[in-house]
Amino acid sequence: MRAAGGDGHPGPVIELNGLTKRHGGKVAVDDVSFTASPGRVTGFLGPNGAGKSSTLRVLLGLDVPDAGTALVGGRPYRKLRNPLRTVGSLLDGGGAHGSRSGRAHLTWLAVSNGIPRSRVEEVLDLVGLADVAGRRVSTYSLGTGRRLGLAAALLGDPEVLVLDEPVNGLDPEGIRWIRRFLRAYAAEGRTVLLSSHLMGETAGTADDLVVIDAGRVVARGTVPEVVGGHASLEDAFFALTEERGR
Ligand SMILES: Nc1ncnc2c1ncn2[C@@H]1O[C@H](COP(=O)(O)OP(=O)(O)OP(=O)(O)O)[C@@H](O)[C@H]1O
Repeated sequence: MRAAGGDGHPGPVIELNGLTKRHGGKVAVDDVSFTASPGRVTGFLGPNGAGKSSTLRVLLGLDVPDAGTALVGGRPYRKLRNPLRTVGSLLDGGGAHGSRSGRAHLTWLAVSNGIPRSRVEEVLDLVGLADVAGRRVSTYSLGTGRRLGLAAALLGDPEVLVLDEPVNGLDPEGIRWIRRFLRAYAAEGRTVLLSSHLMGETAGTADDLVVIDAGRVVARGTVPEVVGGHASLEDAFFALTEERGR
């Protein structure tokens, strides 16, 4: 893979400032601010219903915020000149049609987004799917399907990856593979933001953490900073949420 930006410059920063999102009358995301930096894996951590997906959907231009901004390299997603070449994303596991082969799915995505077909074989190699790319997606295991989703996110050779719960449900080998992949991606100077409710897994993958609970950021910093004096990230998380009176 080439260095981010193609010229050795670091990839774009993700910057959220005062982001608020309501669903009906309920505040799902409450004044959330954080940055995710190039060359680092940032874990966006919190329990089910904490507001992670709602935040990422606004970041990816799928929802409109009620207040605040979510920028990639200084622009909202919808104003990016070349969104797929800037930000690759994986939400809800991928979403390929089961009767198609993995290769056909990626080819359709590439062609409909003006990406050369030759890139399909490159991303299949990157995620280790070349051998099964001719099989129907309906025959794929969860881990293989997740790799296909990641391959789709990589089609535009993006400088930023945003992944919602990428390791959820995977076996230890699948988790290890994704972890290594994301670490290598960030090591090239790219920006990786992944959400998870799995504290141990995220502590082992991320450089930086943003911990969210009930829509609000309760901690931010490097993994050691957030863990602080606690025995584990899990202990730190429960101490943080109890401090807030839960
Ligand atoms: N489209 C929607 N309409 C109404 N409420 C919603 C909608 N999407 C999310 N919510 C609510 O907003 C809150 C935050 O949900 P969100 O999915 O963002 O959290 P999450 O941290 O991603 O959790 P999970 O991992 O369970 O999806 C929850 O109370 C959820 O029920």
